Amino acid sequence: MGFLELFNSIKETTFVLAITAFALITTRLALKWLNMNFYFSKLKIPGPRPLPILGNFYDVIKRGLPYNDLALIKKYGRTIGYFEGTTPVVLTADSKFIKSILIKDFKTFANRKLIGAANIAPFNKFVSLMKDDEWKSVRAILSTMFTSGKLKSMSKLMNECVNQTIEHFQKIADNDEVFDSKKYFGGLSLNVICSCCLGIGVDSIKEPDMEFLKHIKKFFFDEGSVDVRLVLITLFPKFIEFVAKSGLMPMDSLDYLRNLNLQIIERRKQKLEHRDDFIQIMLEHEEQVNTNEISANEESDIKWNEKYLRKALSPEEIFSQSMMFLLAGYETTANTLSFIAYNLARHPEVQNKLIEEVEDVLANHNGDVNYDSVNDMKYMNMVIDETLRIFPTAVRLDRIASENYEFEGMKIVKDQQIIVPIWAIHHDPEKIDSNTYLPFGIGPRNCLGMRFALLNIKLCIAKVLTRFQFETCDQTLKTIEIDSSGLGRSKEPVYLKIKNRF
Ligand code: HEM
Repeated sequence: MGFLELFNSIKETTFVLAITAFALITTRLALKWLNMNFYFSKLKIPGPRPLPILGNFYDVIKRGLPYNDLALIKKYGRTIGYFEGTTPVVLTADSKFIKSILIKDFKTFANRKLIGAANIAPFNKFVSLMKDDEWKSVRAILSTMFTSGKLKSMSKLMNECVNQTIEHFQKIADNDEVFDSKKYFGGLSLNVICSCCLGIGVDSIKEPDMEFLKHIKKFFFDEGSVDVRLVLITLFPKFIEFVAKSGLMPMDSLDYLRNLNLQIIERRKQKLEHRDDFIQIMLEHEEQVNTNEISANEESDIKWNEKYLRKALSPEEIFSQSMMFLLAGYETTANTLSFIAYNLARHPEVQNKLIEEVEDVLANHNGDVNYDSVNDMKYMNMVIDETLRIFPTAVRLDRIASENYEFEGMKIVKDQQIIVPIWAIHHDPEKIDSNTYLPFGIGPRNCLGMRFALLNIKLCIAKVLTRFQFETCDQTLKTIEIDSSGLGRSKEPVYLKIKNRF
């Protein structure tokens, strides 16, 4: 065979192979799409028709995540089946169904979607990603950090951070400047978590170039918000190993933070330093385990505490939880504070009423803004609750069904992911009730840091209002649009003014 004939024959074979591969892939995609079209109708769950490959993802891109959730509920009813790519997802805003998933039939819905997929430290030991018995044990141990006594001790560390923020606000007020609220409340949120959960006092606004902060920002935050790579890992957990090994994640920063954390733990173990923070509480817990002095935490909603408390966290596990607190607590708290300030600036009558309450309550507490005084502020609770209704900083929560399940004729298959669209439910005012007001979730797997976050928020707002008031300015947004990150954050910066009250 001559060279030309050989070349032509190879060309023909390649062409035939390409056509066959194309036909096979197209047939597979067509079959998959056909299945997707009938998938939810067979399970008696209503929902929109999916597109091939994209599923119903195009609508999320077009409308934005929270707005699409609301549109789905309005069009198809309280429980909907739809596709994220080719993955079937059930979304429910039904109060009764939500109560069953999060509380009544918790045993079937104890875990979240990402579980087991993240194999790399420190993600593999995050309590938020753990499953079943391992989760129960770590959750029980961690909940010892959030009792009234421990929070009271930690409130002193929080107040130190609030005082730093007050100093920054003083300069802004004296110079009559406009400020980016996320920057300053983000700074406070970061300082509080570093101080209370990582054992290091910092002022991230005053000293942004501190080495420790540089590593935190390099690994976790992208221009003041949680890094998009971390969101990708959360959305596509199977990529985590690839992302880590490809150099896309600055693992040197993670190593720096780990070494620092392990050194702090070691120094504490040797009693060279003491702080009323998370690390100290975990080490005290270890001592109690060793001396067999464990007792159930009466304030916890988890009934199995005593049995699961009979273990101590290893230094590596303590480090994992510190990192997770940073991820779970930084953005949520920063955005909530920023939205409270925005709401107060836009509603001066509410701000005045809150200032009145702060002054009245503090008059009975020797002027001290502390754990006890802020807990006496009832109107403060209402302001926070309403802000978290309008701007829930976790847009959705999710669970996985560990077995087949039925709800009012709808069939939920084993391993099905169920999403509760918090933002959408909160913006459907007729339907909101105690099972559907969910800024922190409900049931045994609700937000572990809720009491910590609320204390931090109250201490900050109360102290700020003793000296200043928030005001709008020309750059203040008339309405806030939420982005699609799932972190409930504003698409645009929230600019405000802060004025001296006296
Ligand atoms: C305003 C601030 C915050 C909001 C709105 C918020 C909201 C939430 C929500 C909605 C969940 C999911 C609950 C569920 O699935 O039922 C959650 C989980 C969680 N949050 Fe928060 N959070 C906040 C602050 C914090 C802080 C400061 C920390 C830590 C110090 C924290 C730690 C956690 C953890 C560990 C989980 C997972 C719990 C588990 O799986 O057992 N959160 N949070």
